[in-house]
Amino acid sequence: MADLFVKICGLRTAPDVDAAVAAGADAVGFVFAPGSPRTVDAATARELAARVPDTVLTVGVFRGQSVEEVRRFAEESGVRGVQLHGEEGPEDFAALRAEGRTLLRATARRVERCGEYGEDLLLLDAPDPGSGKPWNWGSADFTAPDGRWLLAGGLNPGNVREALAATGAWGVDVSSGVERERGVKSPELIRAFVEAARG
Ligand SMILES: O=C(O)c1ccccc1N[C@@H]1O[C@H](COP(=O)(O)O)[C@@H](O)[C@H]1O
Repeated sequence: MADLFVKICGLRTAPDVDAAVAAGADAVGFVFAPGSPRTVDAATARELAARVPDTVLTVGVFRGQSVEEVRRFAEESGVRGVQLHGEEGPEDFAALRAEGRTLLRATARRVERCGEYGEDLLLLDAPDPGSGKPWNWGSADFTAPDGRWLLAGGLNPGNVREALAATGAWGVDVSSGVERERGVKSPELIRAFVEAARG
């Protein structure tokens, strides 16, 4: 794994997945949250995940779904990680821990350190995830949490270096910023993002 952890999210097609893997992504995300232009079903995610080498983490993305639903989608798709964007608490992370998946906790709130809820990775995101809108990560009162955390929300090939310099994030996660139109990924932008992020 390269030093900076890079996750490319919201993949829906085989060329998207192949582009992310070829570009050197450490993780790829499949959105199971309903109502997104990027939502895929478990069978599609299973086919896409089968293209991904073991060195790249496959992640299912959820928002406000029950632990039972998260578990079912994860099992049916075979993803190795789950990313939760809802109001889950430590008990939910503990319940999911048993299956041995990598747990990502996404939040727009201020957090002191990664792992407070039992997550493996923390994701600091915009209040409206997947919107492509940046939040105030560059502001003077932003304080980075301790531990392994990913910055997300409105990143793109043009601003990711500046975002990393401002925050010192351990990794980055992107969806809208590597799309040519909403919900449609661009292999060129995926490549440009990974290159820019790694400098
Ligand atoms: O992408 C979505 O539509 C989505 C839906 C529900 C929960 C999370 C979603 N995406 C996550 O949002 C961030 C980054 O978004 P963006 O780059 O600003 O578009 C990323 O963590 C995605 O996993």
